[in-house]
Amino acid sequence: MTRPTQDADPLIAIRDLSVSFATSAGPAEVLRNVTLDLGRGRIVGLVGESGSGKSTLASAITRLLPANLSRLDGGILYEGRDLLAEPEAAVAALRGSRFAMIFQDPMGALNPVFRVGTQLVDLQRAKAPKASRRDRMARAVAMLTRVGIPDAARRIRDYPHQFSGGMRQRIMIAAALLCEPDLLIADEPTTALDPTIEGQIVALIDELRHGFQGTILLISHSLGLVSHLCDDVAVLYAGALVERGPAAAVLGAPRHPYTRALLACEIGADVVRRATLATIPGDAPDPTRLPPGCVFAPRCSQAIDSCRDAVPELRPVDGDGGHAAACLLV
Ligand SMILES: Nc1ncnc2c1ncn2[C@@H]1O[C@H](COP(=O)(O)OP(=O)(O)OP(=O)(O)O)[C@@H](O)[C@H]1O
Repeated sequence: MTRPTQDADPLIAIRDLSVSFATSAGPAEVLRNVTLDLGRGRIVGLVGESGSGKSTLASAITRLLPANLSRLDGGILYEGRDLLAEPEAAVAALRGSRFAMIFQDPMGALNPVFRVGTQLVDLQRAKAPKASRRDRMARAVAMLTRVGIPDAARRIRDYPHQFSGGMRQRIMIAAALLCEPDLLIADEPTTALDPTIEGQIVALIDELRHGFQGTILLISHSLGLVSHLCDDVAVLYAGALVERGPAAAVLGAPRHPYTRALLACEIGADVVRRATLATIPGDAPDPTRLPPGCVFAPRCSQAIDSCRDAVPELRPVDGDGGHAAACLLV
């Protein structure tokens, strides 16, 4: 049985979400029965290996799913509405006003042919339809200054390609904050940056979170980043949520063998400075041919026969603290 909501009134309540895509090898089951709350004002880290379904979860919330979608079941509740049942135009309106996104590659999100200022002025239309262009420009300059763009009043007239990768990511963060969104989705926001710049962007997100009222969904490979920034953590493995709860509990006392293995990789990587990156033996399953029972069982050193019989449900592991794991052995 799935735990009741962690927060009595979460901003977003994902319920039993399943997503499949049509492929030449048959349906790829990319998310299966995912139930997760994104609490108001919280930073929720979504972690898991490449291909575990993190970006697909973000795309389902914003309904930006690819054309070969073949199954979309469950619900994503936001302010009493099920986003999966809303007309496309209604969700598109939310994307422009209530939900904002920051991606790994900011160049992909900024339009190369318009000056940064023009783009930052335009995107405020939904939030401040009556504000003058001059006022919107002033807000944009103030926000660029806040995210650390030097000489913002002048640089706002530049085009995106005139900024470095780190500066472009700062511009994307400014763009997102100008919308004052309820939900900010940051999908691997620092992955494309070199380590020094990455550190600066992490410090910036850390600093800005205090003035930001909304919820942040932070998608990342890096458990270090997630433990530094997040209040809650959700761990995905091959499309299934295997563990979730407060970051301190999930990362401090992980209960699922997969979360433990992920943490061991990260600690190993730190210790040897990535010279010999620790890995989890075996590969994640092909989403068109998922194993029966627990999807992690084929790679789990602790698996017993019954792990292969039925899919384990997320069960509370700490009473009412919100920490839950999907493992028969817990
Ligand atoms: N349009 C699609 N058609 C078929 N399979 C897809 C499609 N989009 C994604 N997938 C598959 O779905 C799975 C989940 O992909 P997704 O991008 O959500 O994972 P991810 O955890 O975000 O990975 P990464 O960290 O590499 O970005 C992968 O196996 C991927 O190959």
